[in-house]
Amino acid sequence: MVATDKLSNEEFQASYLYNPDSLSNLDWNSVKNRLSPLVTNEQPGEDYFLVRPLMIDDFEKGYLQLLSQLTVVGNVTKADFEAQFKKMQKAGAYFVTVVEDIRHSKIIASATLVTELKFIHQCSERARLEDVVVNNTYRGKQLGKLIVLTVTLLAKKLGCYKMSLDCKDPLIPFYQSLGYTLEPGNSNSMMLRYESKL
Ligand SMILES: CC(=O)SCCNC(=O)CCNC(=O)[C@H](O)C(C)(C)COP(=O)(O)OP(=O)(O)OC[C@H]1O[C@@H](n2cnc3c(N)ncnc32)[C@H](O)[C@@H]1OP(=O)(O)O
Repeated sequence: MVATDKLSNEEFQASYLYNPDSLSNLDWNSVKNRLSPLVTNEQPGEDYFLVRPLMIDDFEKGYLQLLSQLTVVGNVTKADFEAQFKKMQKAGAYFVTVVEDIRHSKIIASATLVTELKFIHQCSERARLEDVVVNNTYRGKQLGKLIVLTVTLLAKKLGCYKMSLDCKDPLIPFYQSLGYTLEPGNSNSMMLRYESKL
C-alpha cells in the first residue's frame, strides 16, 4: 500500500493514473437535468464519497473485487496490477475514474474513459466508455449516473468529438437517460472473439 502521507508531492501525483486536476471544472450545468438531486464529482452526495482517478494502491482497496461484479477478472496479482497500471499511465489514454467510500477505504464504483487519436476529423480524438460498475450494495443511489457523467464530461473537457459504448439491451434506457442515443443505422456492435487466457 502507498503510504501517501510519506510521499513527496511528485510521488503522490505519480500514484494517480492521470492528473486529478483534470476532474475540476467539469460542465455539470450541461447535464444537471439528468440527476435528481444534483450530484457532481466534487459534491457526490455524501461527504464520505470521493471521486478521483484510479490510484496504484487501489489494488488494496478492493478495485479488482469491484470489477469482478462486472466480468471475469482472473488471478491478477498485485505485481500484475501495478505493471498494467504503469503501462496505462505511460500510454496517457486511460482515464479510469473511481468512487471511494473513504469510511472503509473501499472502491465502490468505477468507469473507464479511453481516448483514441485519429487522423480523421482534422487529427481529432474520440472517446469510449468501458467497464462501468457500481458495488451491488451501493446501487440505486445515482452512483452509476455520477461516474458515467463524470467521465463523459471529462471526455468533453479533453476535446473529444464523440464518445461511444457497448452495452446489453436492458441497459439502453440507463445510458439514454444520460444522453447517449441509438443512432439509426449506426448502432450495431460486432464482435470477433480471439482465444483468451480465461
Ligand atoms: C459500457 C459498460 O460498461 S456496460 C456495463 C454496465 N455495468 C454492469 O452491467 C455491471 C453491473 N451493474 C452495475 O454495476 C449497476 O447496476 C449500473 C452501473 C449499471 C448502475 O449503477 P447504479 O448505481 O445502480 O445506477 P444509478 O442509481 O445511477 O441509476 C439507476 C437507474 O439505472 C437503471 N438501472 C440500473 N441498473 C440497471 C440494469 N442492470 N438494467 C436496467 N436498468 C438499470 C435503474 O432502473 C435506474 O433507473 P431510474 O433512474 O429510471 O430509476
